[in-house]
This record gives sequence, structure tokens and C-alpha cells, in this order.
Amino acid sequence: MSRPGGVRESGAARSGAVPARGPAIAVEGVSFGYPGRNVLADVDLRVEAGELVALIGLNGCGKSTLLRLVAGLLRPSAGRVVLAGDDLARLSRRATARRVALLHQSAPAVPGMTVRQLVKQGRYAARGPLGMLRDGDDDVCARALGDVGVAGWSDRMVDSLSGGERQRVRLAMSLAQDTGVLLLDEPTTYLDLRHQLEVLQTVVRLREERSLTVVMVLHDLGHAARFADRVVALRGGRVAADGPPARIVTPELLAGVLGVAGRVGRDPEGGWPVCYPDHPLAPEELLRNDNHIH
Ligand SMILES: Nc1ncnc2c1ncn2[C@@H]1O[C@H](COP(=O)(O)OP(=O)(O)OP(=O)(O)O)[C@@H](O)[C@H]1O
Repeated sequence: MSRPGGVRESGAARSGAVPARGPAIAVEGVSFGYPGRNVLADVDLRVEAGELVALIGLNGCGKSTLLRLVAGLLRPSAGRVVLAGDDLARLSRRATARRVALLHQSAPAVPGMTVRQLVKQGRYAARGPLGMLRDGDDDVCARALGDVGVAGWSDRMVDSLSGGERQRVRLAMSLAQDTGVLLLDEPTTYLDLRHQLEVLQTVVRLREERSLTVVMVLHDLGHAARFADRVVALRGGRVAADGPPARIVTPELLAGVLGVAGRVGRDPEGGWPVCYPDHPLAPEELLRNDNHIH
């Protein structure tokens, strides 16, 4: 599904490198667990080229794990991930990195590194460990810094940045990978409200301008409801709800997926759902809400 504005060309089609066949991302019957801990069970998810999907769910429900599976950093124990018609299991790490960029939830700052050097790592990721940087990579990096509004920061030291500043630079690093699919794991972490909105609006704008397919983990259901085409809710290792915000962001979703009692209204101007969380549900109420989400 896409917002009004019509069908979008996939990032792969845009670059001309990979013809789009099927959805940009298809997660088909994927299960995954870490030793002693099953996390995802038989998850199905299709993301069409150009869609912006918000992934929500409680801490530890498997959101980051799902993104890592889609980025090819983990292999499913059952099922498969297919990118524009190609089974991820058959793509090399390098080929995958040309198609999918993942902004991790957090990463340790490497001492002594400038912003320019960090953002250039996005180019190395796109080229693989032995890939040489090429002419034009500097332009891609400069554009990525401009995209997140920090064009003048190239020579700043990464370890001197605040958490929020570093987060924006890390987003630039993911953009510098110049992929058609962008996976963002809590891109607004550490950001003040103003910069949260700036980053989310940047993601929306770049999605439009570059026909990106975006899946982002968000803890703020209000942001998910406002900015995403679709909200996908994980619970108990499965997809518990999946649909456009206007349909699925309801008090039942708040209770059944996020374990919070609350109300949902509508933004008087934009029309998107607005959440009014009230209180966390007690464990026995959580169980009672099991059957009320769709
Ligand atoms: N490398 C790992 N080894 C073992 N267990 C792990 C590993 N990474 C994650 N887990 C466990 O897998 C489960 C899912 O973790 P994941 O990070 O995917 O959750 P999440 O939904 O992204 O959580 P959060 O909202 O807190 O970021 C959690 O119980 C976590 O403790």
C-alpha cells in the first residue's frame, strides 16, 4: 500500500541494478531463536516497494531480531526472507549490503573518528570489506550529512557528539549506503522532540524523493500512527496486528500489544490517530486482552 501519490518505483528499480520482482521485502514463515530462547515463530510480512512501515511491540518481543533477519545479519531457523524476488540466503553479504541498510539501535562510539570517517563506513558496507572507496563516494557522504541537516559536521569528532547528534550522524551513515531498503531500529532514540520530528520527516521526505522502502522500529505509537503507511505489531513472536494506522491503532491495540490502557482519538487537522495512554495493565489484564487484537 502507498500513500496518495501513486505507485513508487522501488529503490532497486531506481538504481537499475536489480529489477523489482515481487514485494521489496517478503518474510515468509520465518522462525528464529537464540540459544535457549525462541524469539520469532512463523512470521509472515510483506512490504511493498516504497512503503513506510512502523514496527511496534514491547521490549524484547523480537523487533530488532526481525530487522537483523531482513538485513541478512541473522539466518532464519525456518522460512525465508526474499528481497525483490531474491532469496536472501542466496545473496552474498556484499550484495545484501547494496540493497539493505540497517541503522542499529545503538553502537559504541569508536574513539578518534571524525563524522566524515564514520559516514564513509556506509560506503564500505555497500562495497563489502575489501571494497575500495570510489570517486563519488565523497559526494554521497556529503549528501547524506546534508539530508540529516548536519552538512557542516564532517570534521567533528564522533565521540564529542551528544547522543542525539550521534544518532543523526549514524542515520547519515545508513543513508550513505544508498540502498533501496532502509531498516531503522529506533531512529529517534536520544533525540529531543524537535529532532525526533525532524528525523521522521526526513525519512518521509527521502522515502518520497528516492522511492525508498522503509521499515522502522518505533516505541512511540503516536509517531507510528502519524508517519507510517502501515503499522505492524509484534507480540509473542508473531505478527499480532498489521494494517493502516487509521484502522489498527485502537485502544485494543494499546492494551493487547503494548500492555497499556488508554484512549485513541484523531488529530483534528491531520486526521491520524492520537494515543492517550493512561496506565500499564496488570499482568492478569494483559492475559485478558490476548484475544482482542486483530
Ligand atoms: N544476541 C543475543 N543472544 C541471546 N538472546 C538475545 C540476543 N539478542 C536478543 N536476544 C533476546 O531476544 C529477545 C528479542 O530481542 P530483540 O532485541 O529482538 O527485541 P526488541 O523487540 O527489539 O526489544 P527492544 O524494544 O527492547 O529493543 C529478547 O528476549 C532478547 O533478550
